[in-house]
Amino acid sequence: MNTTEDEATAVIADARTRIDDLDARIAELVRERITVSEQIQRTRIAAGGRRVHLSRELEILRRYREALGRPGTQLAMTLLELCRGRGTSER
Ligand SMILES: O=C(O)C(=O)C[C@]1(C(=O)O)C=C[C@@H](O)C=C1
Repeated sequence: MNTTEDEATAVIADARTRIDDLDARIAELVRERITVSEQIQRTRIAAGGRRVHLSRELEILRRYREALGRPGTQLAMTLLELCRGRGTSER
């Protein structure tokens, strides 16, 4: 049996509601990640270290690539950029 146009409209509207909810939760998780990451960076800098920890970033990039394939690397790079925030040039 073919899906009628009305049924398709209802399925799509329902799925879009779920996507909007997922996107809101993802954004909230990203904000939480930024807060935790800033705490680590502040602590390291206060102890005389650098904001950026390259080997840790490579570990994160690898983990995202393993979980999501090649685009996962891009996603991880964007996340790390967001988390390094305003202090990217501050080493
Ligand atoms: O894990 C750390 O040491 C962090 O500082 C956190 C974090 C991250 O957001 O994941 C941020 C900056 C570093 O370059 C590496 C990783």
